[in-house]
Amino acid sequence: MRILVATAVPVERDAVARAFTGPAPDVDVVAAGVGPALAAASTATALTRAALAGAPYGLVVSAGIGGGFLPHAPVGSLVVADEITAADLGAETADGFVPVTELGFGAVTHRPPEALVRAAAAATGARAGAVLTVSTVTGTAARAAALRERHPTALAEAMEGFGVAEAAGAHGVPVLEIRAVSNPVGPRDRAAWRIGDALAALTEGFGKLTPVLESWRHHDD
Ligand SMILES: O=C(O)c1cccc(C(=O)CC[C@H]2O[C@@H](n3cnc4c(=O)[nH]cnc43)[C@H](O)[C@@H]2O)c1
Repeated sequence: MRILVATAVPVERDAVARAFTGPAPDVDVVAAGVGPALAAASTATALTRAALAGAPYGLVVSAGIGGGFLPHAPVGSLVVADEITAADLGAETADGFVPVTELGFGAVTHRPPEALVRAAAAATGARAGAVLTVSTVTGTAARAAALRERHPTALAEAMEGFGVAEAAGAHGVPVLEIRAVSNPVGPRDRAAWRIGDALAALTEGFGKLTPVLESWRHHDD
C-alpha cells in the first residue's frame, strides 16, 4: 500500500523524510502548503495523479508542527489526532460560533481509523486527542480557552489537517494526523516557538511509526 504524507512546508517534509533511512514503507512525502485550502488542493492533486497512474495511495498522513494546548500537550511532545476538526468553519452569531454542519452544510470533522490511532500513539508515545484546524493561528489566552471550551478533547491546533482530510475523504482514502508541538496555543510569542525541537520530535516519531505504517498495509480497519 502506498502512503502519502502531506506536510505544510519543506522543513517539515525533510524532517519526516529523514525518518525513512532504511527499508521503508512505500511513502511519498510532499510539502503541500500552509493552510487548509492549499493543503486540500495539493493533496487532492497528488491523490488524483497517483490514481490516474494506476498506483493509488491507501493512506494519507497530515504531519508537521503545531500548537499544543497546555498542560495536555507540552512543547516537544507528539499528538496523534483521533478527530480532525475544522474549528473556525462556520458563522459567528450573537449566541456564539455555529459550525457549518449546524447551518446544514458539509462536515467539520474527520475521524482517522481508531485502530491506527491507537497503534500510532502506542508506538510513538503520542497522546491521542482532537487536533483542530484553524486558518488563523491562536494568539490570545481568551481564544485558546474558547477553543478548549468548544472542543474539550483538543490537544493541538494546526492549519492543514482538515484540508488534507477533506481531500482524502473525497478519494475514499483513510487519513491520519500527527503533530509535533512547537509552541503552546495561547498568547502570541513567536520568538518562543521551538521549531527545531518539534522537527526533531517529528523525525523521531516517524521513525517509530514506520513499523505501524508497514503493518497497516495489511489492515482493512
Ligand atoms: O508567525 C505567525 O503568526 C504565523 C502565522 C501563520 C503561519 C505561521 C507558521 O509558521 C506556520 C507554520 C505551520 O505551523 C503549524 N503551526 C505551528 N504552530 C501552530 C499554532 O500554534 N497554531 C496553528 N498552526 C500552527 C501550522 O500548521 C503551519 O502550517 C506563523
